[in-house]
Amino acid sequence: MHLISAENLTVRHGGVAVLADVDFAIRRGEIVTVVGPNGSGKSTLIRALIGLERSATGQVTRLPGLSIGYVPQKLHIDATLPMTVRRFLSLPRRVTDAAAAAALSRTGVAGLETRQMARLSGGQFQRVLLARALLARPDILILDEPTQGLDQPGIAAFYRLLEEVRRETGAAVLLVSHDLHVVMSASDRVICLNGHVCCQGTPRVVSAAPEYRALFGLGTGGALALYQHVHDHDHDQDEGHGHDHAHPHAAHPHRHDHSHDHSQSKAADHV
Ligand SMILES: Nc1ncnc2c1ncn2[C@@H]1O[C@H](COP(=O)(O)OP(=O)(O)OP(=O)(O)O)[C@@H](O)[C@H]1O
Repeated sequence: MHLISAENLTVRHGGVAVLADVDFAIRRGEIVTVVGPNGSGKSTLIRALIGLERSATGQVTRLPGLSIGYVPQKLHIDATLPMTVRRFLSLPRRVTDAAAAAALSRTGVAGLETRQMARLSGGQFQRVLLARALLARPDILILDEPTQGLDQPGIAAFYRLLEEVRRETGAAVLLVSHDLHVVMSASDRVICLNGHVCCQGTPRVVSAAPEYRALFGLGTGGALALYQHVHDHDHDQDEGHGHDHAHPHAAHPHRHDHSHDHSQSKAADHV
């Protein structure tokens, strides 16, 4: 059963279609990432799926009673408005001190309760946003560029946390990201958007798709190599190293177990 789906979704801004004929669906427990160049409609798609953006044509369907934990791309908190982290975590629904402390600890920012939101670092701010989204016990976490402001080990840890949340709660995760290397190692499915769905499928399929390569360049073959590599070994070995390091194995041409790549790429859902 789909948690959220869209059929033939078209969204216009000022008469211009910023999204055209997009079909989309996400199931419980899936991690799906939307990639695409700046201005390609990623945030617009997310907002339309949540119901914050009106569709010109097409239809968005959400499972009745669906609980969504949403982290927007931008959230401006006025520096003149006093707002502690603790208060922020109780918006819009009040949570207990214990639940707030546990959520902060889980996202790696334990003990920040009394700090002012406007004075947090970029990375701390993102982690607090995630903590707040988790407190909603979401069926689906929707995160628009959640790793902005995080350092490289922070980005790797963030994706590990998303996998943990999915494993423990069965929540689906839908995110927008520019961290192509990590996306390829951490998503079940990738959707490549450029006003329309250029291609979608498993990371391996999308990495090989000509549409994806045309948008992101052949260099992103490195993302595929890294994806293949990190799935050859225990993820814990990456602890603290981040995925952006020049990985000794990333450039190895050891594609022995991927001889079926080519046929899979043909199966990519090109539009
Ligand atoms: N409220 C709005 N009014 C007019 N145009 C808008 C509005 N919101 C978005 N757009 C336009 O729609 C297009 C898609 O924007 P969107 O924010 O969805 O892109 P994006 O893929 O998320 O980009 P980025 O990677 O830069 O965050 C852009 O050309 C943007 O200028």
